[in-house]
Amino acid sequence: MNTLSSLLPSPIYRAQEIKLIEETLAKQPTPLGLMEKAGLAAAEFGLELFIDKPVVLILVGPGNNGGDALVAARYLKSWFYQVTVVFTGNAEKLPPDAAKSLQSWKDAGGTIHDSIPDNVQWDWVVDGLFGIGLARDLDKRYLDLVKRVNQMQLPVLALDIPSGLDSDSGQPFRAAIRATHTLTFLALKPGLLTAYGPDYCGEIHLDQLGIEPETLPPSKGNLLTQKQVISALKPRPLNSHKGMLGSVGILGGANTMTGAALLAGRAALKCGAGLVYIGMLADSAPAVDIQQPELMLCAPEQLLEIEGISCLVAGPGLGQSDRALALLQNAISSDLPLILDADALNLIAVHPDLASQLQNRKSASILTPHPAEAGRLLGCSNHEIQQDRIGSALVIASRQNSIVVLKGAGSICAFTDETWYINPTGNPGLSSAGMGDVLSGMIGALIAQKLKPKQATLLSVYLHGAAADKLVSRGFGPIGLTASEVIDEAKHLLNNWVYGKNS
Ligand SMILES: NC(=O)C1=CN([C@@H]2O[C@H](COP(=O)(O)OP(=O)(O)OC[C@H]3O[C@@H](n4cnc5c(N)ncnc54)[C@H](OP(=O)(O)O)[C@@H]3O)[C@@H](O)[C@H]2O)[C@@H](O)CC1
Ligand SMILES: [K+]
Repeated sequence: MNTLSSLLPSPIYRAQEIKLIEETLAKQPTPLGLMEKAGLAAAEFGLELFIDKPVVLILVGPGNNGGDALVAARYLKSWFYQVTVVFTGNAEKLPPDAAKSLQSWKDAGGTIHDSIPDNVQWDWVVDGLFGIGLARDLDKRYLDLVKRVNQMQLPVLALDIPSGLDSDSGQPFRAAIRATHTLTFLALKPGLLTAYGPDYCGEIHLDQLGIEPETLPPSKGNLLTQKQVISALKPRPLNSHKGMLGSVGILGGANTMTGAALLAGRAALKCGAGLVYIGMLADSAPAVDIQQPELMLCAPEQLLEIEGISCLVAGPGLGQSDRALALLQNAISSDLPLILDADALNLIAVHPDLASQLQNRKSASILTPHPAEAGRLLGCSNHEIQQDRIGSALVIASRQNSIVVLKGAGSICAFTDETWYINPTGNPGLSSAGMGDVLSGMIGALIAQKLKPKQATLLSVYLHGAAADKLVSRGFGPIGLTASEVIDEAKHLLNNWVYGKNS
């Protein structure tokens, strides 16, 4: 069994793909069927977590997730746990494996309750109501069970996925079990990792049920891991000079939003770009950043004329004026790698000519929308984006011929070859002003330092979240975490990853 943080680059499959894998595996003769393995793994994990908590409530649903729970119940009973099994479904309609598990439970002397008994104090709960087969809103019977468990405020071990959560989207079907631990089987599912998934799953553990990961079919989706993202980093040659480290140009900073461009610039500088230029649109734009005088400030039109810029970031505090539009047009028609955020995305959403210009770019474009910006790009609501974060990011990537980072819990990085990644780092401290500006500056810095656009994007997304996590672990958030703090911590982490220094 692996915890999420210990996983190597790990495939993520949607429910339909998991079902196909299960069907293939079911045809292969093994001494112990998958459900027996899943139930045993759950019972063993329960034993590890709750060895001194003998009274357990086990909720059994109408499908194979319920079958897993019945197997776990049988093992836990044999290890002298006091087990109460609640099954409100129709035994006649159980799928064959789950029906067998029910019979084995009864053969072992187990009994079934059709509702949660009153006046019993349980130590912990096993949630085996629904797994990847849930595809519609919970009806009242199950809704009541879920709410009742959530009110108990006990440790809850969810099997495969917390019941009520959509395993593809991470959205609850009206309600979902709030688990403290989720033991997922065979492989990761996106719903555990994005949208509301992290809120409902608690600690995520994976049990591959003895199936070697190499034997699973190739997946388009993967979990982003530190090992993978830092493989792109190398120490600098000793004979290093700033020209080798590239230069980033930032377009933005209209009236009242100069800070956004400065944050992007500082992030680019502190993530290692050799030179950083900022072209600000504000009427009374500062001539120098007093706190960071290394940044070179100029008029935005002048920025686009500078020779030798390696990479452009357009959007932080750009605004939507005619001047902003003209500058964005010029940026898109340049042949430089281009990161687009915030108002650059909003302008593209309302100017189809810009969108088609973007589609036809020869060099890399990286779009970093939050769900509302993604909704504007696709002409739909924020809610619709959140219902299918992966699908939405992939559609934008394909339509705009771009790399897309759909921000929010479990950020999605989507590519035009239809591959996608979910980022596990980050926390609610990142929901504050300027964090997006910092991310765009980081990507710019890494592209300027010659990382491939894909590597630069994946590394930046992971680093941005990891820096926030590190700060929170030291008590600097999530409340009041600032974008400036994230920049400094990201610098420390990058140095640590490249040079192995504890900073
Ligand atoms: N297959 C295997 O080899 C292995 C599977 N494994 C385990 O099986 C899980 C998947 O099992 P599953 O496909 O049976 O789906 P599951 O999540 O139990 O629920 C489906 C049931 O719920 C019902 N239902 C749906 N919505 C409902 C609603 N709103 N309100 C009420 N009922 C509703 C639905 O009814 P129907 O829609 O058919 O009317 C159906 O009866 C997987 O997550 C893993 O835990 C592991 O053991 C490894 C081996
Ligand atoms: K479950």
